Amino acid sequence: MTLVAGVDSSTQSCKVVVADAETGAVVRAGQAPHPDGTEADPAAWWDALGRATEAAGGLDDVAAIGVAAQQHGMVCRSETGEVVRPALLWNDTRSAGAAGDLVEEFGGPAKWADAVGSVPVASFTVTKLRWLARNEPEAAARTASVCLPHDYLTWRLTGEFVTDRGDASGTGYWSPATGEYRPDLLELALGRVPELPRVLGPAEAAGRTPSGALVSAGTGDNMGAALGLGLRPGDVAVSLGTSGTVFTSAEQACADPAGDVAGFADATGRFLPLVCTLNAARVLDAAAALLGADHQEVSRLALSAPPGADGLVLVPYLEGERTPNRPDATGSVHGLRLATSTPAHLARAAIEGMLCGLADGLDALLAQGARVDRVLLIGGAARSEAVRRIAPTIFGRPVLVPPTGEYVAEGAAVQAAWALSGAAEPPRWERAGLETYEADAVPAIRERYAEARDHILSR
Ligand SMILES: Nc1ncnc2c1ncn2[C@@H]1O[C@H](COP(=O)(O)OP(=O)(O)O)[C@@H](O)[C@H]1O
Ligand SMILES: O=C(CO)[C@@H](O)[C@H](O)COP(=O)(O)O
Repeated sequence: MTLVAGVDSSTQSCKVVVADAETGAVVRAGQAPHPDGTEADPAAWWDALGRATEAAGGLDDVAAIGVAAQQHGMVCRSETGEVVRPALLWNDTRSAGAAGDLVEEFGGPAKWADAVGSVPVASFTVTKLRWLARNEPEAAARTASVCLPHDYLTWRLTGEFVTDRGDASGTGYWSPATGEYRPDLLELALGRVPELPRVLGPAEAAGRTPSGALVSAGTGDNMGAALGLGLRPGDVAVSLGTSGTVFTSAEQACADPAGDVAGFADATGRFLPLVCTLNAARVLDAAAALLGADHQEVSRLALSAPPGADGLVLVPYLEGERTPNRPDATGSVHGLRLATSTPAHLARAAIEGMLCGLADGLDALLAQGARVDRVLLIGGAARSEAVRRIAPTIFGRPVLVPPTGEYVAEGAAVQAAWALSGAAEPPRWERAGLETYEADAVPAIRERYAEARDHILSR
């Protein structure tokens, strides 16, 4: 049996799966936590990869490896390859002001969407580089090259400085439509153009590990999930990890001047229009902490309250928000009455609030012309029975839940198998066991959420 490995170096942890290259059956898996916070020493990702690999029984018998990782993180390296400062992550909002400045200086949101498929907000690497230039000029001056989290890990594995279309499309200085870097935008942000990783084709290999395993191009974690799910046009994935994301596969590049939809590239040579929120699974972690309960109990409580939680609304901007672009927002609870001051109402409102943010995202995708035949729910919080059962009431359509699995890491393994095979398209591993959750839509929940959404206090 030929084995391939896939890595998901996401915000909260690193996961490794080892799979049969022929069938995709996962034969071993391991994981290790990442440190908390919105900046991170890239060496911590490398350490976690080592520990997750060990937990997965090692990679000595693996023919190829692919690395998918959290998007956008700014990894700055010096002339000698040392990391200049901890990486600013996708959920670090300190560059929100820089984002606003860059949008204005380049001529407005529509010009950005036209140039790079997205209107940069604080998550995008280009805004982090502007923040660095303005706030840490010494670190900026020492920055000889810039790359992303998956590029860093691929470089540690192979010694090659490369990236892929999917992850490059989250920088804000690479165009999915033309497939080229925009050095002018880098210059605008940083004042000069540092070395950038070479952008590999979807099935191209980055290189080999010292022990000889092939390493594929790697990609961003959402692009990895799309590969892992075998996402097709008409499929919309809703991922409930640290971030909430809603995305679909597209044949044409997308450019939303309103900035709600990011016009990313995917890992197959196509495109991945995507909406991202800063607040997903951790909203339920916070609800659990508030209620002194575990996730199972939060789920049980939520299902014991009525749809709409009798008017209790939780606006989940606990980390600020990216879509809508409100980096300084805080979360809020509306509609508290004696009757709604119960753990069950709060648990339900937390789940409904998190899902309403993503339903707004789905609307934004539809407004960009996306087709929705199926909604697939994945990510850590999709393990919650209450989330699965409440989702159709909010999205107004059935929700399909694939068997619990690590779709990002499995997508990275698909990419590894693809690079190994040299085939024209990635392998399609059969996935049995999709569960369908159906419920009547309850439009009043989204209507009340929309009323509450704009009443927020800033930090
Ligand atoms: N049963 C569950 N119900 C709700 N949330 C859960 C459950 N199991 C895990 N989570 C949450 O999912 C998150 C991890 O999801 P994951 O998709 O791995 O995130 P990431 O890829 O961003 O690191 C954690 O915040 C964790 O607490
Ligand atoms: O910024 C985005 C997408 O644009 C996030 O989706 C990150 O890629 C982090 O992903 P998770 O750790 O939540 O999977």
